[in-house]
Amino acid sequence: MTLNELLADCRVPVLGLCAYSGTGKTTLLRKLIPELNQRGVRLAMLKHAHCNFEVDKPGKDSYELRKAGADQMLIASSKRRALMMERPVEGDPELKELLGLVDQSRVDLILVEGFKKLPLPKLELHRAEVGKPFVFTDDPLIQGIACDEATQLPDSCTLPQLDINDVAAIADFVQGFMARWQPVALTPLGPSCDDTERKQLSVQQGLDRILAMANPITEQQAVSLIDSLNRVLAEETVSPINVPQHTNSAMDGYGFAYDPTCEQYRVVAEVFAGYHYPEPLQPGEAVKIMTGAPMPAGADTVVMRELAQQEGDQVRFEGPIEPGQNVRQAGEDIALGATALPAGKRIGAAELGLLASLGLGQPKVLRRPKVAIFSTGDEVCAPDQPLKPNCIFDSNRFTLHGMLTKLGCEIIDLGIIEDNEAAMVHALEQAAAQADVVLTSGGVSVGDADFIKGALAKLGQIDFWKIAQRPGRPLAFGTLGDTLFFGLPGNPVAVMVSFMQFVQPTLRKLAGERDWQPQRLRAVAGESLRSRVGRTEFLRGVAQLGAVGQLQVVSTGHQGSGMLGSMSKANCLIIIEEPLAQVQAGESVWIQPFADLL
Ligand SMILES: Nc1nc2c(c(=O)[nH]1)N[C@H]1C(S)=C(S)[C@@H](COP(=O)(O)OP(=O)(O)OC[C@H]3O[C@@H](n4cnc5c(N)ncnc54)[C@H](O)[C@@H]3O)O[C@H]1N2
Ligand code: MOO
Repeated sequence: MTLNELLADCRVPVLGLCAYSGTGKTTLLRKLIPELNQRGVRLAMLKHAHCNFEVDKPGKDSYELRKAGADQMLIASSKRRALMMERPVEGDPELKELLGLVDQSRVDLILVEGFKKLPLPKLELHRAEVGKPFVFTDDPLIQGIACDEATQLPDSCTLPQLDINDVAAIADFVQGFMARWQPVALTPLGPSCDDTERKQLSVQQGLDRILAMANPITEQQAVSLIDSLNRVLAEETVSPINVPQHTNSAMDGYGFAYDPTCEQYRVVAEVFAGYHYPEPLQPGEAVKIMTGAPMPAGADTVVMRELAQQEGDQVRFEGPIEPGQNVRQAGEDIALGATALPAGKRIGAAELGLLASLGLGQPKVLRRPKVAIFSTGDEVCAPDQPLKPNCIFDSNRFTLHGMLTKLGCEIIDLGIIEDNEAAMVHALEQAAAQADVVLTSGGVSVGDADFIKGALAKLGQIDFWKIAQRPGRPLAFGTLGDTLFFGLPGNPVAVMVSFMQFVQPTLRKLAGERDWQPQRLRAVAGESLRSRVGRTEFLRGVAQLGAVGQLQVVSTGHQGSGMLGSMSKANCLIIIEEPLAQVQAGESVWIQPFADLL
């Protein structure tokens, strides 16, 4: 069984703990569980045991009734319940089946102990005195290793290393794992009768189908450094220099060759940043040196000026001196020939500075995706025109403009297209001829959508889907020649939500970004939130740090899909996944911060 098959039904992260006996796994868990609870993480433990384990005692009714032949013994009080089942199997019980028994709506995490050989992400626990081999050397799913001081890890080990006695650090690691975790993508449905008829897709199924059609742009352009902001790097940036170029001083102070027997040094020169002292320093000599100035040959250590006393040309230092202190080695930030940035990286402020620090004034970037947009509907008026009776101002084109600009797209704005088929065909032809992607809003549901549907049928291959989500249930997607087409629903909030879930990842993939997954975080619900089993609910939320340093989220209140005000108040979407009907106050939920787009 593969990892994806094993965890296909899991809606919360599952982390295994693997250790040989004697490592202190239970001792650690007895401290780790309260630590995680205190941070708001509720968890289930799943533990492998020997074949005849008992949780009950002879003489207790439940024990006797089970022994008398009850296939399942469920015992319950106002506080707790226990279900005991007699399930003899050959070998070990099936972990997938056991995971299915856990009530996942009540926990944020499942910790699994003792299924060492199964394909699960795991944290390895190791103590040198136990004298057992490492597991990670043979198990690529180990995510980190918590060990004691006496453990010697091989140099080749690149896993995060934790102190097995540092419970807080292990809890941080577990929370980091939870934050990165994504549910296993459901396999796209085959053309079952039921599906083709209803065309109801899960969010993930819709996204998988769309992404499968998006081919990254490969055309490259050289642009000036300043114009490369928010563009995507076409090729790996290999550093043409060492950064810093020379070994230099990190302090204003005195540079010299460290000698524990030397009590004072003779100052032979003063070195400013941008200059250098050409002679090798002799034993007992020092230079007065400024931050950033190159260290003279022979000098390896700097003492800051505040700890030095110079009289005439003699200098003495106060306090202990570490050999090599306050010196930045040539290439310690980025070495000559090292990869400074990977291809497919979006250039932000830090990358702009990094490219500048390498002297790369004309980075090669990928062409920006061209996106044509227009709004449809006779009721839709441009905001700079007087509002006609029974009409609304066109807001969708402007929210799309905003989000596309943030994503670094070139926008072709075709305005508002009137509701007739000829106008629609013309607009779509014009859009598809110029753009990589065409976005429209409105006209994809069952009502007055005939014009755009007819026009699309004439020009391309478009499918009208229902996505099991709210808002944004109707979605049209397909191709107009080589151009991708998205028909977003007309309701203003639905436009934004559908854009975030489907258009944003597609455009980031098209733009050549390698890392285009939207950021998702776990937050504690500050109130109970309702949804419906079978659809993903995207509520507008306000997330902020709670009193105990935890992310907390509440909804913005009324959630009508025409209420743009709710988007403006929000700083994230709260995601209530398909299997859940509600989230109680105090439970944790996924949120998708708006940071990238709004
Ligand atoms: N019988 C059904 N009716 C509806 C269904 C359904 O499944 N069966 N789905 C509902 C959902 S959910 C949505 S969302 C909407 C989507 O409808 P359309 O994509 O066809 O959009 P329109 O009907 O053209 O407009 C809906 C709404 O949005 C306003 N709108 C349209 N364009 C703009 C714009 N550019 N700027 C601002 N607002 C715009 C329009 O005036 C309507 O109020 O269908 C439901 N109905
Ligand atoms: O789900 Mo519609 O997308 O209600 O607005």
